[in-house]
Amino acid sequence: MEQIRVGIAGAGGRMGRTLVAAVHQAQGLVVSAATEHAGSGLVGVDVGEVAGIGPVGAPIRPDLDEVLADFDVLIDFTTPDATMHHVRLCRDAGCRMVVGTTGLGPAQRETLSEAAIDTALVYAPNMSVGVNLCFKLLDLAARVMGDEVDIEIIEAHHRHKVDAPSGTALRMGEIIAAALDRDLDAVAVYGRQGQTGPRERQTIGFETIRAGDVVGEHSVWFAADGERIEIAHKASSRMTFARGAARAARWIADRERGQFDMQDVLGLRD
Ligand SMILES: NC(=O)C1=CN([C@@H]2O[C@H](COP(=O)(O)OP(=O)(O)OC[C@H]3O[C@@H](n4cnc5c(N)ncnc54)[C@H](OP(=O)(O)O)[C@@H]3O)[C@@H](O)[C@H]2O)C=CC1
Ligand SMILES: O=C(O)C1=N[C@H](C(=O)O)C[C@H](O)C1
Repeated sequence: MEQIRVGIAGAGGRMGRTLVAAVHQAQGLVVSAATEHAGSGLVGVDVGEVAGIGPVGAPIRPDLDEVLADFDVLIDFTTPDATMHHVRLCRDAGCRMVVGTTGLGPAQRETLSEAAIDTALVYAPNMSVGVNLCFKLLDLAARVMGDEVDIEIIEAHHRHKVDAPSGTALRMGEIIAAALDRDLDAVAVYGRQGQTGPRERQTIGFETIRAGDVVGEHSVWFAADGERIEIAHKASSRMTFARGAARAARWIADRERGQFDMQDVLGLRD
């Protein structure tokens, strides 16, 4: 069987290094290209050395357009601006993508959707199997209990994380709001301070913690008088996200076009 060639954008980052190791370990995939931003001291260094797995024959390049012919699928966990640049290049070149970058605004999400007219991509704020199972459980819990409970989404991440709430927390909010036929923009409350008044039932609260080296934790409360359901997920290693991304790369490689997420990759779509 022919190997699927995978490019890693932002290969020197926390996720980038983990992705290189995960793709290297995955059957049927090979790390064939890697990028970092142009000013990075890692440009020119073999990406396998950067990831601590020994040389793999792919030096880190300063721009994706130099290596567009060297991969079949790009995995991109970088920044919103970098991802937009990569999406435009991959769309023009017909390369498949797996995008994990969070913090995208509405116009940037629209750019992703438009790229899917010409190429195939997976975009998901969380690639772990456990979180994607939690998404299904949240939909069920909201449908069964949603109108009789107060719903709060609490997330914790490491001190380096630059966007809040996390992409996962926002997706959780979207799933719950859709299940309850609520408009998330109208009902979301991001943190509380001062004279807030009593809680309104329809609101969906988001609480953010940034501290230390927490990999990623999400907990959703469905709180009634007399009982509370908590649906929680704790990631203790970035490898859980990276293995999911490698699985998505294998899944998307032979698709022509369209936007998908991990529910599609994992066969969880209704
Ligand atoms: N979907 C999921 O399952 C997950 C998503 N994420 C998301 O992934 C993203 C990255 O997270 P993390 O790895 O912790 O962040 P890091 O800051 O560690 O990594 C991002 C990397 O991208 C690099 N970069 C910036 N601009 C460019 C560019 N133009 N071309 C190539 N590389 C570039 C950065 O370089 P430099 O630092 O030198 O600027 C950095 O090395 C975040 O949005 C995070 O929320 C994280 C975990 C799981
Ligand atoms: O930045 C991170 O680290 C993570 N980001 C993702 C998010 O914003 O949801 C997923 C994961 O929790 C780790």
